[in-house]
Amino acid sequence: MKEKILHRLESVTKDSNEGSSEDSEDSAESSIDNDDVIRALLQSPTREETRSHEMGSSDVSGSSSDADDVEEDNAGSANTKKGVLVEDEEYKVQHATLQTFKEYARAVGYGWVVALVLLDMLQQTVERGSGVSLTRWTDDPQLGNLTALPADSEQRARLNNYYLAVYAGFGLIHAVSTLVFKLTQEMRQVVVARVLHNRMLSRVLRAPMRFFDTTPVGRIVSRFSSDLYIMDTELSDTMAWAVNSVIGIVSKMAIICYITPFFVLLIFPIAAVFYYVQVVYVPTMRQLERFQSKVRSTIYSFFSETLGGAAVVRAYGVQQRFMVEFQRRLDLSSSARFAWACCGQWLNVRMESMGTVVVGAVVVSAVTLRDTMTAGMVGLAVSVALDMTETVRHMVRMVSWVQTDIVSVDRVKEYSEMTVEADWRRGETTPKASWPEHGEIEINDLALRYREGLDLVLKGINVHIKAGEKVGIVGRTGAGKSSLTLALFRLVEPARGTVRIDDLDTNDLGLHDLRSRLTILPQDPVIFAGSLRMNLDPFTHYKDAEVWESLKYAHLSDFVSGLKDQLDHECGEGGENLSVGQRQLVCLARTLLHKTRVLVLDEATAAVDMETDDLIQRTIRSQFTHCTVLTIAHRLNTVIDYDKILVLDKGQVVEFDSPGQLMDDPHSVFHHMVKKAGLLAKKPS
Ligand SMILES: Nc1ncnc2c1ncn2[C@@H]1O[C@H](COP(=O)(O)OP(=O)(O)OP(=O)(O)O)[C@@H](O)[C@H]1O
Repeated sequence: MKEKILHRLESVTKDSNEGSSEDSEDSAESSIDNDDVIRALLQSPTREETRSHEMGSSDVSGSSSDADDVEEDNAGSANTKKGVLVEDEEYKVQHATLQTFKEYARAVGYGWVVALVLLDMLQQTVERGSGVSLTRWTDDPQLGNLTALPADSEQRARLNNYYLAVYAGFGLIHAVSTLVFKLTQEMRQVVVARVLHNRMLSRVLRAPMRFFDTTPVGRIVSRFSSDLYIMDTELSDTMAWAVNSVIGIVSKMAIICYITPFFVLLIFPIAAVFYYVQVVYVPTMRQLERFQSKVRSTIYSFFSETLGGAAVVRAYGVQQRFMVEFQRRLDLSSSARFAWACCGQWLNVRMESMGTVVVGAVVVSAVTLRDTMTAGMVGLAVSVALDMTETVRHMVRMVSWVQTDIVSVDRVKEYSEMTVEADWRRGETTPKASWPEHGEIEINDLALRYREGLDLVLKGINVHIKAGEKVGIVGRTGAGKSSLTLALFRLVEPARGTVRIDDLDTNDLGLHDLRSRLTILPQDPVIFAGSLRMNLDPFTHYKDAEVWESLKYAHLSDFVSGLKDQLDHECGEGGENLSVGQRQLVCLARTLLHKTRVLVLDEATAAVDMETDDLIQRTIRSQFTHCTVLTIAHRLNTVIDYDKILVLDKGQVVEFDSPGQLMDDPHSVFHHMVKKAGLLAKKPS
């Protein structure tokens, strides 16, 4: 057990080192100002002390001031909600409540929880029982002196065997119950972690875009890594230890009270001291652990930033300044560590004192009752009392760890219960396999906002795009061009209005049905780590010949055939071993392979050179002749010969006509844009 605790202590430190869960991500989100941390360090005990006074006995961890924190936080965020993109989750999910324990117990299964507690009680009873059996053995008058039963008598041997068998019986039951307990606990632990993981994963994969807008990736990764790790490996152990120590203390008290009844009088004062220690130590320690890892994570972020910018640091000759700053952060971390160690010592002193009082009380009672107590009983009472201190200390630590670890359940639960996007499929409105056959798009009064409380970014768009038309979407930055394409794919649900494609209202369709029938070539080419073939045809729907054909049209076949592994060429993470232009061409090949009637190009060529841009545009013109193409253009020359130009401004349509017509009108916005770009001479005939 001690080894486990030591291991746990190390892992607490290690977790912190690794920038555990929220803390590392906190540092990623914003680098923490040292002064803030110092201020927090200085202020936290006061707040926690206040909290400890306010805590009710039945309140396992939630508390009024926790609630205050949350309320304060909510009030704060409500005030600034509109302007805040990433919400602070610090206090929202930092303290567990009784509800969290219930949630965890529900995931484990109430029946299993009861079974585990009963098994634990059995273990403790057996442990105490074996102690009592030893007492009986040593106190047996027939064995106590050789005059009662001679050393070599058969009866003495039988009696010894009897006690030995009883002791061995207790040992056996203890071993079996421990084995069953451990097996059950581990099995349930795996099941719970799997259930909670799957629940969370299914929600996160289907989370709406606003979730990803407002949630840093680090936060999501931390829920799937450290929070699940805690549930996978630590939580059930710490809980088992906490329950085990509580039952242990009760059973030890019962034994001591049975042997020395005077001890009953001491139970209440001891309980009061214990309660005091518990409410002061647990929250303080928890907070100090958080601060430690928070401060430590600032060291790591500073260190990695300095490493990353080492060339600049040297170029400006400011190594000394960075070293001083680093040492200052180290000092800060040591201060937090020192406070943490002091807190541990504070507990040790109180526990040792309490232990001394308990042992002293037992010894005094034994002396007082010496006429009625046997030596074996006194021995048992003293040994149990000596053990009590360690058990109580252990319990305090375990309760503290449980309260820290259980927060992970809350965090995972939060993601497991979030709202998800609309249904992926809607049986009653599943479109025909050939939909959209023509690619006619009718947008009526389309309004869109990214999140509740934000302003509309599209304000009543009305556009009718005929089948097969090539439409260039232009407008100033922030005009709503990308938002319009997101609305087509329902990545953001419209606030009002409809988009009809070939007479089907896209709002009625399942999201998967809708998105799989449209194609988008985004600005940032998305390449996954894996083979080129996997990137082109992830679901292996197409034959090699078709894949090669798409590569040919994407002007990539020469490049790919020159590769050693050809289609099996490893693309590396994010396509790191391909140039940006090549990545964009791979995406184009993917689009060509999965050709649909409606194609959206969202500034697809913004990051490539003119030559690649030209290649892509030529391919689009030749290969998507019968498709409806919507192109968000940053270079006007790419759309100047399109059928129509849609000019957006502040979320509204300001012009929608053929480029020729618009350029003929000297008052049109498009005319001005073209003029500014020096393309007036290129007017299409
Ligand atoms: N994820 C988002 N959350 C909240 N608001 C957003 C989000 N994305 C864009 N906006 C806002 O919506 C408005 C329209 O943005 P959008 O990206 O559609 O413009 P755009 O015309 O495509 O601009 P650009 O040419 O710079 O890409 C802007 O005011 C922008 O601030």
